[in-house]
Parts: sequence; C-alpha cells; structure tokens
Amino acid sequence: MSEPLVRIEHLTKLFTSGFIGGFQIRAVDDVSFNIREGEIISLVGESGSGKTTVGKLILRLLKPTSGRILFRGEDINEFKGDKLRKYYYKHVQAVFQDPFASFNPLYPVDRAFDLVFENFLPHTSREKREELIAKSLEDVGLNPNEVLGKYPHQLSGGQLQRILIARALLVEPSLLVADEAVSMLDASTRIDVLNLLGEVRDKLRTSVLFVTHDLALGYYISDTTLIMYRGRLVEFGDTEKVFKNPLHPYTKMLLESVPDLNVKWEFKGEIKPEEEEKGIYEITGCNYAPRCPLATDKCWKVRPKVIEFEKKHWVACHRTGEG
Ligand SMILES: Nc1ncnc2c1ncn2[C@@H]1O[C@H](COP(=O)(O)OP(=O)(O)OP(=O)(O)O)[C@@H](O)[C@H]1O
Repeated sequence: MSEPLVRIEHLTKLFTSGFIGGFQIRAVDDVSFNIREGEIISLVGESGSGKTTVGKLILRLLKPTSGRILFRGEDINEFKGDKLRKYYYKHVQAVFQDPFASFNPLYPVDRAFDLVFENFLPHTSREKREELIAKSLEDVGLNPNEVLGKYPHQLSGGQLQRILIARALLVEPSLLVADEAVSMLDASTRIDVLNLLGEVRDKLRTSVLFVTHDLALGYYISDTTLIMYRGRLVEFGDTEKVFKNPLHPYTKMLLESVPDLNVKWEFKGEIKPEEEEKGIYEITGCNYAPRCPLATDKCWKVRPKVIEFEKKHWVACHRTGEG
C-alpha cells in the first residue's frame, strides 16, 4: 500500500489548566490514524473530546506533547523555512466554525485572499489574481460580482463560509481541515457546503478532515469515521461499518441519541443530575468506564488496546466480542 498523505503516530497533547496546583488535561491521548490522498474522514465526538486539538496539531497551530505527524513521510514539526511556509499555505488549509470571526469587519471580504497571494503566490499579476479569485468563487457556487467588494456584514454566513472555502481551495491544498465548518449554517446551505466538499475531493483529490459532533453529517460525507471520546479514539474505520455495525458502547450510545424524525418528545420522568466523573483523567483503564453500562473491573484498570475487529474496522474496548 502507498504511503498515506498524513500518518498520525501516538499523538498526545497535554494542557495544564488552572493556576497554582493546576491539573493536566489529556486533550489528545495516544491517537494514531492515517489520512489517505483524496479521502474524507470525519472526526466525531462530543464537546471537549479533543477533536479541535487534533485538527490544530495537524495544522501545526499547536505542538504535540509527544507523538508525530508525518506529512508524505516527513515530520511536520521538523519543517523549517520554505518547507514550513509551503506546509502552512499550500499543503494544508482550514475552514472553521464561525465564518464571521474569520473576516475583519473593517475590510471588504476580498482581503481574505490577500494573505494567500502574499505568502504563496506573491508574483501573480493583478489581472491574474482577479481571474483566479473569480474562478475559485465560481467553483464554490458564488457569483464574484455579488460578493467581491462587500463587507462581511453585507453577506450571509453561507456566503462567507463559501468564500473561506474558495480561499482555501485557491492553492489546491492536499488537505483541508473543516472544523465544524457547517455547524452555523442553515440546513439547506449546510448540505450545499457538504456537497461542495465532496466535489472538491473528486475534482482536486483534496483530502478532508471533517470535524463534527453531528453523526448524520459525518455519515453523509465521509469514507472513514473516527469516534473520539475524552482524548482517545474508541472506534474507527470504514464509515459504513462503523455506522452499520457499531462496536463500542460509546458509539452505540451516540447512534441511539440521534433524534428520529418520526419520534416526538415525551415526558420520561424526573431528570437526575449526572454523577460527577471524578478524576476522569487519572483513570488507568478505559476513559468510558464511568459511563459504560458494561464496564467491569478490568475496564477501570486496564487501558484497552486498539484492535482490528474486522477488515477496516478498529475498536478499543475490552467487552467487544464478548457478546
Ligand atoms: N489551550 C487550551 N488550554 C487548556 N485546555 C485546553 C486548551 N484547548 C483545549 N483545551 C481542553 O482540551 C480538551 C479538548 O478540547 P477540544 O477543543 O479539542 O475539544 P473538541 O472535541 O473540539 O470540543 P468542541 O466540540 O466543544 O469544540 C477540553 O477539555 C478543553 O477544555
């Protein structure tokens, strides 16, 4: 098999929280996976599971505490000078959740393209720049005449998000990190932008890391799904397999929590406060043990290894396979 575009090996990121006597958070804890050329991977998990941190580590916006990220076989944290500049501006691009926050309200949206030209295509003539910008806007379904020269407040969230995608695609990146990139869009625009990501992959062979807490969106767009819980990958593999044959109790619980269009809310009795998960980050075993209905003594004490349960389907759970 050919070398993956990105190989993530035992990636760990600790943050220290609090002041005096602060504690350490294992935001990412020994995570390994690959991103192949032209693959769309969704990274799914609830709030605080470490998804954004993984994205930022890949974008080299953060340094890992340990572990490595190899881009075409080379450690991105060893990149310097021209290689680093190329990595930041050519190989990887990102689109984040809030399109309004990515624009300076004092300038027309056109300015978003300037940084790309200054850093990556500095010798491009004015005419050529205009031509490239117009083409990239058309590629994402925007009419350049309707958006260029406008200020962020004059455009919708969907239009701004498409401009950001157009900017990211201007350099034809190898990898696009889309972190909750459609969460703030209305349902129909969301599907358009998701379809756009699919088209980008097909046209440019760009790989996409699609970070989301929404399982349905992950299923819709991705070839591979990674399920993350409290810094660890608990299950991952071929999207069809993960969704059709979920193995980890956490994945099963997530899938059961997706609201069904035909089911109405009904009163189920008093809501009890959740039991506090004390010392979760010091658990030596499975992070999910405090919430898992199947947890045994071993689950609390021994960290489960990631095993390939079936072809292209991995899980980290002591109870998987025990019936
Ligand atoms: N700079 C930081 N300093 C301290 N702790 C941090 C920092 N960044 C993230 N964390 C912590 O790391 C953990 C993982 O955060 P992260 O943002 O990666 O999760 P997430 O899955 O992306 O969540 P969300 O879906 O809410 O964005 C959280 O407990 C968070 O509070």
